Amino acid sequence: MIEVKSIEKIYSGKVVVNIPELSVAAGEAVGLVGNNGAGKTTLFRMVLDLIRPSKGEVYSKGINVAKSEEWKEYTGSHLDEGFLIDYLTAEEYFKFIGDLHGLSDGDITERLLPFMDLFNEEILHQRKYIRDFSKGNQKKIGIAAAALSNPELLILDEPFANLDPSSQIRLKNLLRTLREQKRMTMLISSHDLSHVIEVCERIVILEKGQLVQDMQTNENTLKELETYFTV
Ligand SMILES: Nc1ncnc2c1ncn2[C@@H]1O[C@H](COP(=O)(O)OP(=O)(O)OP(=O)(O)O)[C@@H](O)[C@H]1O
Repeated sequence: MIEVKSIEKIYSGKVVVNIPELSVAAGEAVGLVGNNGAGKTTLFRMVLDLIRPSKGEVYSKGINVAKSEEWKEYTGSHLDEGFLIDYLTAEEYFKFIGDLHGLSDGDITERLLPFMDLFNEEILHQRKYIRDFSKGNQKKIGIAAAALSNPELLILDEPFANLDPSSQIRLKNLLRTLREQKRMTMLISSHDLSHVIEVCERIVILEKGQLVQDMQTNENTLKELETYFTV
């Protein structure tokens, strides 16, 4: 589904991402972990063609994302609140995203149903603009909008950040369901090691822009990651 080939991103002469090769198969859920500044967001931005690599390419279903629009049809993403439109209500934003994908109002309502627990009656029918929601609730709106089109590929940057504990658990279960029922391919970065290993079958560790470990999750993964990150 995704192939990263010899990519490098350089800012002010400093290499912030340098990944010779990374492949993500269709249906695979990959968690990206790494300390602050490791390059996770920069990698996602290159996968989504929001920034161009200094060197190398990213391919989605075999097509260079920088040279095609096709991947936008089957890719949903939420990296940060910059993806939202502040002067819309949550309903208006879902309609805006739904229209892009040719969804009817009925489709949108139906596809938001699995999010109702996560929304906790604080998102819909609030008569307020996205800019006036809390950071956590803005994140919930962004994640739901990213998943609205039932994308084949879902890319989320730190989806658990800013969420309260109940919401984190609800989101974790929701992502697992999306993965299992829709066979969504997922790329998820997170500082929450326990949640990310419960959602993802594979964990990639980035350190100073380099891919230093690539492992399948099993019952020992949390311990291994905690040991890795204990300095
Ligand atoms: N636009 C930019 N200009 C200059 N340097 C940048 C820019 N964007 C990112 N960087 C640098 O690239 C490096 C990787 O940043 P990035 O945000 O990708 O890391 P991250 O792993 O997502 O970190 P965090 O966990 O803190 O969100 C950092 O050193 C950062 O300062």
